[in-house]
Amino acid sequence: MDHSADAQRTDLMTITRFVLNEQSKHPESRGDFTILLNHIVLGCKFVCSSVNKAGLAKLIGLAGETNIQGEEQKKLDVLSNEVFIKALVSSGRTCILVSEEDEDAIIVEPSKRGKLYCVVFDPLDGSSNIDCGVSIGTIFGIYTLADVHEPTIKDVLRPGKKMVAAGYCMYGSSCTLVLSTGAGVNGFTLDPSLGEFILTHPGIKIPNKGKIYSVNEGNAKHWDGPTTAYVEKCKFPEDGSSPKSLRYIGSMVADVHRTLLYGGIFLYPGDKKNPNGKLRVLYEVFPMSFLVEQAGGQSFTGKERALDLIPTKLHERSPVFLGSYDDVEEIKALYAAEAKEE
Ligand SMILES: O=P(O)(O)OC[C@H]1O[C@](O)(COP(=O)(O)O)[C@@H](O)[C@@H]1O
Ligand SMILES: [Mg+2]
Ligand SMILES: [Mg+2]
Repeated sequence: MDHSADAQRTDLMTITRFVLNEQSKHPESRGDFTILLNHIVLGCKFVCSSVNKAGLAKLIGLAGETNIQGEEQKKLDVLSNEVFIKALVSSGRTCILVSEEDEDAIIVEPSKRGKLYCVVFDPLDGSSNIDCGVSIGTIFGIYTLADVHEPTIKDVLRPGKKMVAAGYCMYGSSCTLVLSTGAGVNGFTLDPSLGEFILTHPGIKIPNKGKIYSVNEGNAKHWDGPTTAYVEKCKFPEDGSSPKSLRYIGSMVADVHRTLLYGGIFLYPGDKKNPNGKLRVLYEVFPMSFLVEQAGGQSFTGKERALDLIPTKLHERSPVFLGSYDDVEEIKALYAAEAKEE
């Protein structure tokens, strides 16, 4: 075992230490981003603790249930939204927030002048899975406020490639926070007894090709030609390779987490009923595409690189195909061939 000082520093590292190390690479930094991230981490710990107790809701009066005193409790997604808004506002470093749960953007009165950030987030992703205890999560993306001006929604209607950081926290068999500040992807697991996120997945790299495809096949009847052809190839490959396995949880956070670690492809295509698919550009497609690209994979909308898309409204949706580089390359070729025929 390597006991050098460097190895020891990376052997056991909290997320706070990790972010401070990143900060020290930017001598001009005054710590505003570090403070913001600490508050996001706080929000994740808070939601994690509520999610862990969700199954006991009826007994002890938690989110989404009427407790034994007959009092209505807030639903977990509403509670998570409130927790994140409070955590982000009290960081003093945010100027505009966009949440899946709020129709309008929240303009925040900053507590100080200085570097401010715009945060887009899905406070609880995969909420249909809450009641059966399946993995759910929080997704976030961060833009800097371009220059000193009063923030407007134009500050968040920017392509995903302009984000400075993105991440998600998965509330699963363990609580895992995956983060990219634009220099690779790192994963941290919460030790609940310590209350600390510890670096457990340094430098996540997505395999170039995977053995899994992940899609809601119940929508197959409405799919377009390229998606249908691609999924057919996954099941009946013509090049002699083994068919891919299908895994679909129905929580984007969990499906993308598995795709990042094991490789393969996650698809939420547009179809005849919903031409733009289901997933929201700002706080689902962009952060996940940012992470996948930072891990060496690709993300595609059926027309273009997902991070190039310029959203025109806050809750816009887009089809998305993301994951291992070579797997996404295949579906890109099918869409390119279709575009040529038209
Ligand atoms: O049930 P479907 O149509 O397969 O959709 C699953 C997708 O919907 C979502 O649950 C949407 O997220 P929310 O729970 O935040 O609305 C994604 O997490 C998931 O990928
Ligand atoms: Mg969601
Ligand atoms: Mg949600």
